[in-house]
Amino acid sequence: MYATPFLDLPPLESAVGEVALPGSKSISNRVLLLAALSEGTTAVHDLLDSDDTRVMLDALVQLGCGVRRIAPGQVEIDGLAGQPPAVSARLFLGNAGTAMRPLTAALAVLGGDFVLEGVPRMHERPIGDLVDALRALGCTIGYLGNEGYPPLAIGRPALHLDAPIPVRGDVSSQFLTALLMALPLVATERPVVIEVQGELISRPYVEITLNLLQRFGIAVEREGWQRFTIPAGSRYRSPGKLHVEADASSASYFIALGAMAAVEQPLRIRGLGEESIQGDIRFIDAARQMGAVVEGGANRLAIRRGAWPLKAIDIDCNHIPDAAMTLAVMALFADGPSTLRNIASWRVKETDRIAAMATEARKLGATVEEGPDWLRIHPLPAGAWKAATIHTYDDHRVAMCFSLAAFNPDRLPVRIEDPKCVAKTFPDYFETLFSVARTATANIPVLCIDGPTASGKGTVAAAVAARLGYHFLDSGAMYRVTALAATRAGLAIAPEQEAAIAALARTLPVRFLDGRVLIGEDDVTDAIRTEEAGMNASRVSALPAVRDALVALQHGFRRLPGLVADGRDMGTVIFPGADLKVYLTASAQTRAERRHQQLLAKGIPAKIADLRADLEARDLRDSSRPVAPLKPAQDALVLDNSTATIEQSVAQVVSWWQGKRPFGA
Ligand SMILES: Nc1ncnc2c1ncn2[C@@H]1O[C@H](COP(=O)(O)OP(=O)(O)O)[C@@H](O)[C@H]1O
Ligand SMILES: Nc1ccn([C@H]2C[C@H](O)[C@@H](COP(=O)(O)OP(=O)(O)O)O2)c(=O)n1
Repeated sequence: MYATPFLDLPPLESAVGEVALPGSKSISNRVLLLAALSEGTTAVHDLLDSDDTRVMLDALVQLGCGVRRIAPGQVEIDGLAGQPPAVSARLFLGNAGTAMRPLTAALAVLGGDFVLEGVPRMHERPIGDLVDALRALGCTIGYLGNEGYPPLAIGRPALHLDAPIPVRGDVSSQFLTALLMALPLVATERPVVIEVQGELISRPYVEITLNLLQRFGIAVEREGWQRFTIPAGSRYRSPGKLHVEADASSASYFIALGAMAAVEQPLRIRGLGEESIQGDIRFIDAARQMGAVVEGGANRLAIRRGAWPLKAIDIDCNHIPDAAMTLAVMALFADGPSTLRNIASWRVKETDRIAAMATEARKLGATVEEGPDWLRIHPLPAGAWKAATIHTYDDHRVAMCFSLAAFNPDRLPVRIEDPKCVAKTFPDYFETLFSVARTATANIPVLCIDGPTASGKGTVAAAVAARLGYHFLDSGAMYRVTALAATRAGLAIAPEQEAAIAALARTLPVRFLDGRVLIGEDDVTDAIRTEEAGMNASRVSALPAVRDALVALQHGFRRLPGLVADGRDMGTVIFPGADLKVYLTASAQTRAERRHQQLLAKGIPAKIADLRADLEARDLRDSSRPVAPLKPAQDALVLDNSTATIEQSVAQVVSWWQGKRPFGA
C-alpha cells in the first residue's frame, strides 16, 4: 500500500498479464455477520482484508464472537447462535456502510446496550430510514448526534412483528439488506414480512443478500421487489465453509484497463467469472457496449481492446452503482458524450460522488455536465489533456477510477492524492495496477542523488523515495557487494583481475529485500558496510569492465512508479536523462564527523582524523578515475548540507522535485 501524501502515476501505455483481485467487500461483510449470528463455526476463505472488513471483525470480537485469523484471507468465526451478545459495547465502524447498517438492525432486534459510531463522514451518511423501520417494529434506537445520522445508541426492544414492516428502498438498498439479515433472528414463531416503499435501487446487492441468506439456512420468499417474507421457524446455521468471490467492483478497473490498453494480448482476471452473484459483474455488459472484448470462464475473465476510441454510452446505472463510476473515466476515451443516469445514490456514498467525479474530470480538462441523478462526460481529445492533481475525498473508488487517466494520449502523469484511501476495499490496488501496466522506460521518472561519501546521499535518497512511493537504488551497494564477492572468491581487487571480477559481477545473484542485501541466501547487509568494504568498493569501481557489468542491473531498478537512485554517476552516466539531478555534498570535516557518529552507534571505535584522511583519499580516487568519475552532472542542483539537518535536506530535494513536476502549486 502507498501511504504517501500523493502518488504520481507516470503516463501509461498498455497493459498485459494477469491479476488476482481481493475478495468482494459486499460478500465479505455479509458473510462475517451471518457467520456471527449462526449456530456453529464458519471457515471463511478468500476474505477481503481491508479497512471495512477489519472494523466488522473488530466489532464481532467485541460482541463476544470467537474470531480466529488462520492465514491471510482466512478466518474462522464461532457464531453466537442467535443469542443476544452478553455485553454492552461501543463499536467503532469507520466509514463502513456495510458494517454500520446491518449491525444496527441486528443489534437493535437482539437488544442490549450499544453505541455504534464511525468517522466524521459516516456521521453524514443518512440512516434515518432504517432507524424508522426498526422503531416501527419496536426497537429502541436514539441519535447521539444529528437526527437521522450515526452515531446511534441502541437499547432493548419490545417487538411487535404482526404487521408488515415498511422500509424505504429508494435511498440505499443497504437498509433492506440490514432488515433481511436481522429479522430471521426473530422469525422463530411467525413469519415476518418486509414491504419496500418506493422503487428499490441497487437490486443486485439485495440478490447477494438473498443468496447468502440461503447459504446460511434462510429461504426468503420474494414477491417482485416489493414484498419479502422470512418464513416462520427461521434459524441461522453455518454452512461450515465458504469461499468469497473476488470483488466485481474492484474488477471494473481492470476490465476498463483491458478495454483501453490490452491491445495485443488480453488482460486476465482470476477469482471472478461471468456467473458471479455480484451485481457489479454486469459492468461487463457496459464495457462491451463501449467496445471491450470480454471472454468469461467459471472463475476467470479475459479482456482486450475492441473498438477504439471506445464507443460513447447512455446508460441507466441503477444496477451497477459502484462499478459505474469507472465508466465515467472510460467516457473520456469515447467517441462522443456519455451519460450515466439514475445515480442519485452516488450523492450519499463515501463522498458526493457525482460532484467528485465532475470536479476531478474537469481538472483533467474534460467538459462535464451534472444533474441531481445524472452525469454527462464529454471525451477528451489528444492535445486537450492537463496534468492534474486528483483529490480523492477519502473515497477509494475516486482514487482507483482516476488512475485510468494515466493512459491519456498526451502522455501526461496523473497525481493521486492520499493514495492509501484505496485500503477501504483494495489495499494493493496500485501495486496490482503497476504489475500489469506498461510504459516506455523513458516515461518512468528518475531522481538522482550523487555525491561524495558520508554526504548523506543514502539517507536522503531513501527518505525521498519513501516520501514519493518510488523505488530506491543504492548503487554503491552493488560495488560493495561486488568487492566482497571478489574478495571471497580470492580475487585481488586490481586491474589484472578486471575481467574475472566483471564476469563475477555480471552473474552475481544479488537481491535487495526490505533494506537487506543478499548474495543468494547469504545476508551481507552488515558485511558490506565496513570502512574496509567501502574502500574496496571504491577500488573495484575504478575498473571499467566492472562498471559496465553493473549497468543493466542498475537500469533494472527503473520500474513503475519511479526511482530515486544514489551513487557517484547516477546523473552523469547511468540515468543521464533523469528528471532531477542533485549533487549532495558537505565539508570533509562534517562528513568525517558523520561517519564517526555512524560508527560509534554501531560500537565501532574510530578516530575522526583517520576517517577524514580515508574519505579524502576515497574522494580523490572516485573523482580522478577516468571512467564515470564523481562530479556534479552539468544540470545538477548542488546541495551543500554541511549545516542542514536530514529533514531539511529531504525537504529541499522534494521541493526541487515538485518544481520539476507539471502539476503546478
Ligand atoms: N544533514 C544530514 N544529511 C544527511 N545525512 C546526515 C546529515 N546529518 C547527519 N547525517 C548522517 O550522516 C551519516 C552518513 O549518511 P549516509 O546516508 O550513509 O551517507 P552516504 O550515503 O552519502 O555515504 C548517516 O548516519 C546520516 O544519518
Ligand atoms: N554509482 C556509484 C556508487 C558507488 N561507487 C563506488 C565509489 C564509492 O566509493 C564506493 C562505495 O559507494 P557507497 O555509495 O556505498 O559509499 P558511501 O556510502 O558514499 O561511503 O562505490 C561508484 O563508483 N559509483
